Amino acid sequence: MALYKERLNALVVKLHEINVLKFGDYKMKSGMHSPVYFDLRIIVSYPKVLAEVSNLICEFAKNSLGNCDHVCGVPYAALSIATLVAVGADKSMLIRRKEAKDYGTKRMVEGCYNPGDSCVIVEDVVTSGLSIVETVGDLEREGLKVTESIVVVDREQGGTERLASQGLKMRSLVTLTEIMHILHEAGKVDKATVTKVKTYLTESRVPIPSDRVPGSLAVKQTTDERLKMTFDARAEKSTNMMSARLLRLMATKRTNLCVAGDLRSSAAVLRLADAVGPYICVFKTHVDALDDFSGQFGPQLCEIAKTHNFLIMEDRKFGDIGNTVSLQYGAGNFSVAAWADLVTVHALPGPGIIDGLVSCLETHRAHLKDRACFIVAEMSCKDALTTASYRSEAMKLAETRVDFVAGVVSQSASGIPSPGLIQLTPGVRAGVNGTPQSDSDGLGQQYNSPRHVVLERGADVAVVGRGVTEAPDSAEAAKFYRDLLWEAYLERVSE
Ligand SMILES: O=C(O)c1cc(=O)[nH]c(=O)n1[C@@H]1O[C@H](COP(=O)(O)O)[C@@H](O)[C@H]1O
Repeated sequence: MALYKERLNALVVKLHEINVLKFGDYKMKSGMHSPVYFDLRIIVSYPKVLAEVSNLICEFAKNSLGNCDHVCGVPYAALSIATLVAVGADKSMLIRRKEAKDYGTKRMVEGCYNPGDSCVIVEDVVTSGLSIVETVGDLEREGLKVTESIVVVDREQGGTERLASQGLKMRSLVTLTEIMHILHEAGKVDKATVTKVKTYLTESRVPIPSDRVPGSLAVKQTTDERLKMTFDARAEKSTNMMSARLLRLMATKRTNLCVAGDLRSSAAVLRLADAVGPYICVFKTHVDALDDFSGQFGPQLCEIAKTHNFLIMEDRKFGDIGNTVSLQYGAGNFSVAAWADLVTVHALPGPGIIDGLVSCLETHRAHLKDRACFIVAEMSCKDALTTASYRSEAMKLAETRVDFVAGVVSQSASGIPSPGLIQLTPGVRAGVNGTPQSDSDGLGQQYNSPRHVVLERGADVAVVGRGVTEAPDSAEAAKFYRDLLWEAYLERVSE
């Protein structure tokens, strides 16, 4: 049998011959023009070529494929390749849908799998890396761990750097530069074409924001470092005063539990806060869900918070332009800025939303150093639109606005840029033995166990709502969750 390298060279020549690989003037998905284009969709019409691409992937990625549970293909071009790779490697296959179905299961990932299973992604061509980032996001939301992405062609236009910057491993069978070299050696393209492609590559590199380069190692190290550090040590590294205060409070009070007091009456919420107070670091409210909110609510909750030493988070999820959120935060019936230590904020409007909140606080000078927000980077509910790329932009916003951002609401650990930022993870519920009682609530919420969110998903603070509010004894339930979560945290930092 010919050597791998010879087979790869022959394959590249064949791909050129059957017009998978074309030279000319092509408009790309990004709108940019390119002198070279790959159309791997047509290889389904060439069974021998399809088989050879898949065989070479199986050989090239033998170890990763051998050690994973599933191979995931992405529509359309890579599906046929991934199918043969899965068969060749004797692994089960998953398909990441392009869009969720609006009927039936509504799943983004088709196939049989269990949370925690590992998976190798197979793609045809990588340009900016965004499609792979999104695929990883969808797989991770299903609880799958992506160990590596294998692509046929790397166009060398920033994909490797983008993926590396998010701690994702990617390897390609062949790069565009190698392809040009092979084709030139085989007398299939002239020097002028090689030069044209080379110039194009130099000029068209998809820019990666400077904060993400050199990439993976920086981010991965931050993640690993954060997960291994104690809350006390992280408080020292924190440049946000409220994040430092919360981290110290957690360390002193020995709790990483936040209870969500999602009830309809003010008296019930206040009673709950008083009952769970000894076991929590944060009490979270949705005051716009109260039937009887009055100006007394904030000061009364603050008194209880002082007695039991916890912080108050109003989960308002601000999401408008700076001027509007500035009004919503400081004024109106709720006057949130007057009593809530922390608020949640969507990243969608960009930095203007933080400016709006800060400008509101500047008119309440006394509160400025005692207030902060958590940016909602990723949501717990099924089919949430917080894709991996949205999440990474939200992280960037968090990192650049540590003046007012104490943490992020996120379902996973990767890419949180600094150990000072606190990861708040909702969607936590446990049965009597600590494993999830049910993995959903029928309205899209997705639940994980306390241990899982701390040890596998990187939660610093875990949010439990109905797990406590629907328990016969809320204080007992809070103690139960506090113990499980704190134990998992101790295990995490001692590993
Ligand atoms: O920002 C949040 O707290 C939040 C974000 C998210 O992605 N998912 C999520 O469930 N939440 C909140 O966390 C709480 C979860 O409540 P339970 O599902 O009853 O535990 C609710 O108050 C939600 O509003």
